[in-house]
Amino acid sequence: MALPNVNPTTTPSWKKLQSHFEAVKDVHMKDLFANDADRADKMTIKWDDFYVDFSKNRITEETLGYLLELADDVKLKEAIQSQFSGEIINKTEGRAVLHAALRAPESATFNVEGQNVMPEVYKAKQKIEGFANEVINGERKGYTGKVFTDVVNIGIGGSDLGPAMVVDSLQYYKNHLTTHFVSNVDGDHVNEVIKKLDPETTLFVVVSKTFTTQETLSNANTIKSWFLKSANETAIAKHFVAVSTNLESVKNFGIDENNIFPMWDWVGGRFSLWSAVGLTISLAVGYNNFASLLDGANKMDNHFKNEDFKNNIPVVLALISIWYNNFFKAESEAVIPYSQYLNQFATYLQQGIMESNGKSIDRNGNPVNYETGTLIWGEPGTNSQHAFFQLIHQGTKLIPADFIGFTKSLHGNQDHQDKLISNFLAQTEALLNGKTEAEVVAEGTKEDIVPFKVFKGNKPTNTIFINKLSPESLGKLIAMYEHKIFVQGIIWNIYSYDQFGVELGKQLASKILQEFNNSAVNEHDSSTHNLLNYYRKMS
Ligand SMILES: O=P(O)(O)OC[C@H]1O[C@H](O)[C@H](O)[C@@H](O)[C@@H]1O
Repeated sequence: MALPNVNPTTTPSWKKLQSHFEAVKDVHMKDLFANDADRADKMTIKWDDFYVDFSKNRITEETLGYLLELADDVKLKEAIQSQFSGEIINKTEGRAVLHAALRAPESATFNVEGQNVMPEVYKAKQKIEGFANEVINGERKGYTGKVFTDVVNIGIGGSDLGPAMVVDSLQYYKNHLTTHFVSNVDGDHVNEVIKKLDPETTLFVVVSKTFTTQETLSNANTIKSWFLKSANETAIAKHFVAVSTNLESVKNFGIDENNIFPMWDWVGGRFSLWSAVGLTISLAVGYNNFASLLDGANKMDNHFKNEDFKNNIPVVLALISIWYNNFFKAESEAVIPYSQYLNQFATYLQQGIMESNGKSIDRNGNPVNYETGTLIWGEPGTNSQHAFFQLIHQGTKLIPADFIGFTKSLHGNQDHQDKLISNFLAQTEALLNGKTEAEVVAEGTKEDIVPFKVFKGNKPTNTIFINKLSPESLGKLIAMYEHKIFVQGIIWNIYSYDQFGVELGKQLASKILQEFNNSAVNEHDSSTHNLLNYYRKMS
């Protein structure tokens, strides 16, 4: 069974949403709150340690009703079923999409082309666990018999962003190993990292699903050459491991067969941190914490799969986002975590969201005639309040925002935590209510300054309040966004699991690279031609 194939704009619910939008587009949320004392209660989902309040949105119960109808009209339920049952829903690449299998219990069954993948998944997990334990407890040593002190993850895109974000987010749970991430082909990146390393005590994890990625192979080769200045070839087996689906190329690179951790083509790169791509996570925080991260994601998977859509966190968040994207024509969404630990969270989500749903061809192969894919951006509060919040509050653009906060702080400094959370709550309140002209005048503001101090408010936010940042709650949070991506891709009738858009630039870069060393320059537009020659002259 293929994914359902419905142009959302042709559905009855879309038409209802369109006329409903005309009726409610100028309604102020302040009035919605004033007219319904139970609004916040009605528009909050409490699930496990998550408290998700979506009442500060420009929606009514009627809006939600139509959005839920839309989910039915595009056959979301069937689509979820197709995904979890291992169907080839990534049709353009001919693959199943089963990152959920990576965090399911061993007793679960996930079939890919009739074969249950769980035995392989658990075999890989055992290998990760054994290896991580040995490195952490010092049983596994470097070529001069010293224990490992540093781990370098060499990868890019999905082979970097997930592990990097999780390791940074869970630094409270970290052990003695120092972790580094090398991703950019910019040689200054790898050299700045190398500068800090001792080859005798450093473990290198080369992560590349395809093992063809230019950046990763260049960085891995540079590191290998640097390493071989101090060690001989046989030492490579002790210091280099790889995570990949491409066993041949890994072996050709010189990595010992026993040091290869598997990956599968039914796991997309940007959804792969749950696999051996998360090896660096296991090394940094220990396997048990990695397993808790996976458990959290599995709980969210079950919530997503089983909960009624109206109480289903990823579904509701996805529908609200569609409402802004397709009816209000909001172009972007902000994700503002009130936790410094989640510093890299928005950057991580950018790949997941924009690489998945940045598509303009529908599942029939035709151009879409509606907006898809949201731009995603954000930084932790409170820092961002002192940076870009001005535009969210008083600019001309509508920017729906997710506010993510934790009721407990990890280090337990209540004074800081209270200040942090007072800002977390105050911002969504300010964005909702704004400040009227009368209020500004009543503050004694000089008449000619009054207009500048008025806030229209009516700026939408979701508040995602979680008890505590733990491996498990982080797993739930990441999986929540993964499912939101899926739901939106289904509604937009696009394929969310390919990424052909990144190919063209790669191809042209390899062509240009050859021209740097070659006197014959191919035909280019005049701008590219001039720039290329300028570089050849100046470099
Ligand atoms: O893991 P790799 O095969 O090295 O791929 C790394 C990354 O590069 C590609 O260009 C894709 O756009 C990403 O989705 C992928 O995560």
